[in-house]
Amino acid sequence: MSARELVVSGLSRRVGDAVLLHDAAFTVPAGEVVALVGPNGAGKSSLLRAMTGVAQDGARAAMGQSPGSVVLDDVDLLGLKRRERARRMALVEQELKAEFSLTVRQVVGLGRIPHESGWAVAAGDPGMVEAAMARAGVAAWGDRLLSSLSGGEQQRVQLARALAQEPELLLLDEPTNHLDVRAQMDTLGLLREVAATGVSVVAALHDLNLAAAYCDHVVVLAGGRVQAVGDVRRVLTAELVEATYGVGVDVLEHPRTGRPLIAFSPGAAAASDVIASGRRGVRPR
Ligand SMILES: Nc1ncnc2c1ncn2[C@@H]1O[C@H](COP(=O)(O)OP(=O)(O)OP(=O)(O)O)[C@@H](O)[C@H]1O
Repeated sequence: MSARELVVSGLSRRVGDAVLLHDAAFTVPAGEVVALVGPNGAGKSSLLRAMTGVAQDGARAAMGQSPGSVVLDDVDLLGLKRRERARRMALVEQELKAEFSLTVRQVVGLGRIPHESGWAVAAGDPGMVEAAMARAGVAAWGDRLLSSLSGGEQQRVQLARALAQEPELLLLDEPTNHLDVRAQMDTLGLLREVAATGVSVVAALHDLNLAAAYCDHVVVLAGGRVQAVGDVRRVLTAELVEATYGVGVDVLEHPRTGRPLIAFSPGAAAASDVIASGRRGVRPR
């Protein structure tokens, strides 16, 4: 039997004349944490949203377009009905929705909606909600309003909500951007634990060293196109980082883990130099 895979293909996103995502495709092992990296505006959020299928539902129907496919364990998740899809995948977005008047427990309870027969939020399985809060380290804040929490604390609540959803595919858009170093490591450690239970996790990350330390595979995006995919040890080279981000780096080997350690040097290869010399984009894998 072949190893489990997450196979993404044919994902595009267009707003008016602007093409935000060009026919994105990649294959990575299922059941691990995969880093999605790339500069600001590369299309990471667009790709994650396209993977949920939600953004395209209306447009696809109107234009008769294919939504692409996100195949996990031989099932195309984008081919499922919305509710079934919501049981199988969760997206933790950067921006919080209008949930500020809810308590933390209620917000986490929202994750159970796809599993409820009606809309009785969180009534169906309080044990699952409490377990998800404990796992994400937010149990002590259960009765507090979401609005009373700091940005980093709110981010952990969103993760708890996604865990309560019990997805097979967990997508996260910069889950560490408000977090201190310890909380970043806790979050990535938790994601690895979640992946170890068989869940496929794809997380957009800005911190390349965090990606290299916690993820085995990486998808590199630039200009709305997938530029490279593969093992972090093979893909995260100095050349790739330089070409993708326009900064000079040295990529060392971590003395304890053997993983890439990206060392930035102030003053090395400014982005304008790279653009001026025409070295945009990265070499294909
Ligand atoms: N509604 C929209 N209309 C036009 N352009 C958009 C729209 N939404 C996003 N874009 C553009 O699409 C590009 C990709 O945006 P996206 O948010 O996917 O990038 P990102 O890689 O997640 O960026 P960041 O790291 O800054 O969060 C950006 O240039 C952005 O300005």
